[in-house]
Amino acid sequence: MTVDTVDRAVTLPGALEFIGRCAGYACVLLGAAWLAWPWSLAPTAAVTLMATGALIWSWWHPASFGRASGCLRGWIWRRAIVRDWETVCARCGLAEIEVPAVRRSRVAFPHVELQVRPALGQTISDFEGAAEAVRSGVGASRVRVEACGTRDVLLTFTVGDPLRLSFDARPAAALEQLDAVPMGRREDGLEWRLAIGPHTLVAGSSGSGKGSVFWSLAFGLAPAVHSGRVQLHGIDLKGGMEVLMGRTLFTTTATNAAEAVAVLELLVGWMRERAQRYAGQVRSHVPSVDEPLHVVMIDELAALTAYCPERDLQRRAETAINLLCSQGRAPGFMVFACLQDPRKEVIPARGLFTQMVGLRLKDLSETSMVLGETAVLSGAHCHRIPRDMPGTGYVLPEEGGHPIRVRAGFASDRAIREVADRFATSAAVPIVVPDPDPQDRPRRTRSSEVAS
Ligand SMILES: Nc1ncnc2c1ncn2[C@@H]1O[C@H](COP(=O)(O)OP(=O)(O)OP(=O)(O)O)[C@@H](O)[C@H]1O
Repeated sequence: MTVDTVDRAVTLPGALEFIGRCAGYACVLLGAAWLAWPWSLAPTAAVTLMATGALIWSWWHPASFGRASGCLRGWIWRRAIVRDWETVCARCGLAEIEVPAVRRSRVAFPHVELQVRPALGQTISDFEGAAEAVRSGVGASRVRVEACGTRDVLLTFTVGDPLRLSFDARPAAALEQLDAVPMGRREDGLEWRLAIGPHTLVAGSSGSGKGSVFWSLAFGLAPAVHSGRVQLHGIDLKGGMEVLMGRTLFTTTATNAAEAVAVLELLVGWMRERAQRYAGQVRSHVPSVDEPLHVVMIDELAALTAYCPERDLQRRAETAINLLCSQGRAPGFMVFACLQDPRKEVIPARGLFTQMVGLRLKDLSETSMVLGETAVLSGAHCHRIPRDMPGTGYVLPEEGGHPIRVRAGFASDRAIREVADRFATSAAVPIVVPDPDPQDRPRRTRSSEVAS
């Protein structure tokens, strides 16, 4: 599904939205035609018509408008960068021998790529050293420096920011394939989709917008929850403030450590039972109403794995999470967890999470812990995400390549309640926490025993 369909799915009835978009296109085209024949009618009227069209278009369909206007903005940026290249090199210490020649330039908004040939005696390290000065000289928000072929250097400038404005999270239209779920937007204008299957860890400081990533996944899976192909299990040890807001989406919920362990151990039991049934019959699970995909959604994982005062519950929770993460994928069990502090002491099983989302993090070392050093060198700068852009982060594409900057939609309390009402699950299972086994209780010694 594309961004277009996500937008259409929720803002307005499809036909109305289509008419609005066509009106926008029509005004822009009419205005352009008008400008091309200025002798026939006043250019002012043409400009006004085009501006009106652009306004209508951006209002009714911001995603496609952003893509179209991005081409124009990228072209303007490329011209400016190439025009100022000599001056920037001279000021940033890259023109001491001679100005590195621009061999090729390309726009893939919001990126502008410059392939340059270093002067004799220059190396890629010179460009890496001057990168920050060149970035600010050009006016880009980020720059990535990498080798291109045997001699050239590729500079990728990020200009403008299509993720700057926040947008609302929306439930997906019915999902045919449950392999990836729409979560929000990518900076290249495409839809951000999270692969379903790999266990996912979302790391972000307090206030970085983990809640919006959490609910974007729940919204994305909501139609499949309603149809019974997916069952969500919500664990929220912050008193249930997040999960209980959308209670009816979840098959089970846990708001304290004992309930969390009960949910996790129940799931481990289901996972083992399913794996035994599949043994020798099925190698990979396909979600269906009879055999749903189970997604365990944990808000603040550290409350379970590091800050839980009851040691026994913490140990059991860790064991269950490790089992689900290491054996759950094939029989259809997925763990999705959010946490603030990504250190190994806090989350010993970090390596079992194979899909990472890095939101705003405290420093470079935290970013490296979450996404890896290579991703940091390729431009994943979670520690530089501004505070006023919650829900923004970096992900590594499954197919490999450079990290992608993404933003999840904002899920208001009202939207969560509406989605939970509309897509309620019919498979709710109450969680009963068993009383502690009497044999596990410390035994009181009878006075007669002492006497003997
Ligand atoms: N995608 C978004 N767009 C705009 N605002 C957002 C978005 N996501 C979150 N916010 C706002 O940012 C603030 C922090 O968000 P949120 O509570 O989700 O952060 P958090 O990472 O879960 O923090 P904590 O770990 O402290 O609970 C909230 O006020 C919320 O309204």
